[in-house]
Amino acid sequence: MIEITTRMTGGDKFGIVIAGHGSRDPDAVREFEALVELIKQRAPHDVVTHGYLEFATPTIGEAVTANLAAGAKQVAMVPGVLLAARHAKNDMPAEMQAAARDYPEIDFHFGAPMSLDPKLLQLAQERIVAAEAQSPNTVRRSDTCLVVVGRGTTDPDANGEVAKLARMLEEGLGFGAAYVCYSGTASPLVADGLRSAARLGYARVVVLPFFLFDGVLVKRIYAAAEDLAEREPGVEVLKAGYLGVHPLMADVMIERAREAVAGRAAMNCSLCKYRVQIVGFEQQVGEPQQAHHLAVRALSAKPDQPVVAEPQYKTYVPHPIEAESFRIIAEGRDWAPFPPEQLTILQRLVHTSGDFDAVNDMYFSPGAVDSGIRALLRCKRILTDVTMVQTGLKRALLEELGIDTWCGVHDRETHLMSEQYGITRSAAGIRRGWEKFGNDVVVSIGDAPTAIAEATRLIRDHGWRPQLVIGLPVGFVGTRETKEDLRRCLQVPRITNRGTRGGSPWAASVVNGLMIDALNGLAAEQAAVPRDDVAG
Ligand SMILES: C[C@@]1(CC(=O)O)c2cc3[nH]c(cc4nc(cc5[nH]c(cc(n2)[C@H]1CCC(=O)O)[C@@](C)(CC(=O)O)[C@@H]5CCC(=O)O)C(CC(=O)O)=C4CCC(=O)O)c(CCC(=O)O)c3CC(=O)O
Ligand SMILES: [Co+2]
Repeated sequence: MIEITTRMTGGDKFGIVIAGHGSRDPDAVREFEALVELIKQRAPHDVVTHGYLEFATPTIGEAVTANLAAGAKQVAMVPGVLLAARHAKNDMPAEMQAAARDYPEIDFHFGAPMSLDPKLLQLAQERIVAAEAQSPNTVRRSDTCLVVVGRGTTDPDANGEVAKLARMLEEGLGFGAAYVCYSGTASPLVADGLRSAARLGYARVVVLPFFLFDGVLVKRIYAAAEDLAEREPGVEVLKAGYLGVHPLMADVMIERAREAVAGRAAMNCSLCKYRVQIVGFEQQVGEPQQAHHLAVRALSAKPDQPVVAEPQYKTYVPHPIEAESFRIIAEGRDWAPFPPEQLTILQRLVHTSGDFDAVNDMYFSPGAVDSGIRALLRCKRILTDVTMVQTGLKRALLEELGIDTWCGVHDRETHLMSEQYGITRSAAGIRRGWEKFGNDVVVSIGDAPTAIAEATRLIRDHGWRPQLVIGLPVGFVGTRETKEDLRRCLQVPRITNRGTRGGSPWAASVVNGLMIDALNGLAAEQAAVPRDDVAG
């Protein structure tokens, strides 16, 4: 083996920090450590340490500290994951940024994830041939369907790479077909994918998990393969090994460290959803780089922590000026005629409009408030007609409750639809929301009567059943009529009003009121449960 050394800056010690994913499964951690050992053997002049993003210890921060303690002056952090998705694009760089702030005198570099390296194709080939050799039967490749199982993420570029790998193995090894599925997050999921692959009519199915190590997910994949074998006795199902501990893997990681220092960390940025608008993911361009794994960092080292980190909800505390407004509003008129569950929303509408009479025209279908609260907590998604409504939602509440918002009005596909169908962009945005989210959504419309008209059309003609429709546009053209029509749309819970008053801040206020009641409800529930039960 030719050994490449990396003494880039005159004699300074070079450090490699392998940033692993981590698992609750001790088998996964053992294997990862075996790979780190292999890397140490194959890069004997470098300081190699490792840490984990989630569950296991040491943490990535501890891996950096250990590396520097051993004398490294220049450090390459290499993500120990296969593809560039959330962990390699957000979480691990965030860890490195934190280290770089702690140690300003050290030169840090971030490496690319492994990606579809020729060496990994070779390793996949080895795993496939070994699986085939386990079988007493001789089946031609052309009678075999390869099923590649990827992890699955919300990043279409990473999911797409799994499909590319499957295609390359199909062509390179001569399989009759290749089928792709994912262990979670992306579809098709493993069970559905295996069922579909078995239906293609091939004599044999080879299941290849595109995973680095054993773990919770790999074990689930093999269990699904065994289920398939039982259900489909006519098809031979073979389980190929995951990539696992192997010199080829160690060499790819070392290569990634070298490239990072040389400034050639070859990330495939041309299809990166955070950098350029990718069809269907336009709104994620420039999204802030935020780590989201902090709740499970080093979890296994904290045995007295609950297995699932329980969020602690606190009652909504308004800003003192807001509190003073609401005191005045509460005393400013007789609220006794209104049902108590509507008061948070009604008083917020008075606050938004500056008008005590704003609430006289309001209409709530029976149980609408309760449906809205339950839907926000369960579906955690709000669809709006315009970005003004989205902007009016209280950010802290959205974050605390983990609720996502979506507004398609400025998306390219919305524009294309509006041109092709001859409808407004707001209406097209609602139609896309229906396609994307189905019934698991709360709809809040504050600007466009045409958006209400589209929503009621989808409800009546296409069986759409969003959990709640809030319709409160302002204006004189079609506004009154569409709101009247929404009021009569008995199929769904709804909150609207009579007349011309309303607007985006109104539609946002109703949702804010629901979120405040939802949060206060959770806080009250938690306060009623003794702490011991939560920590279990
Ligand atoms: C079992 C579980 C942990 C648990 O709860 O115990 C677990 C385990 C593991 N994940 C691994 C790898 C990756 N996980 C992701 C992504 C996500 N993984 C998430 C959840 C869970 N992951 C739990 C299962 C929940 C369920 O039932 O579905 C999400 C939802 C939340 C989050 O992680 O924060 C997030 C959604 C994506 C998103 O939002 O986009 C990516 C992609 C990326 O970077 O985004 C990669 C890199 C793939 C690559 O290498 O390319 C490995 C190492 C595998 C290996 O050896 O290769 C293990 C270890 C093991 O299997 O034990
Ligand atoms: Co993860």
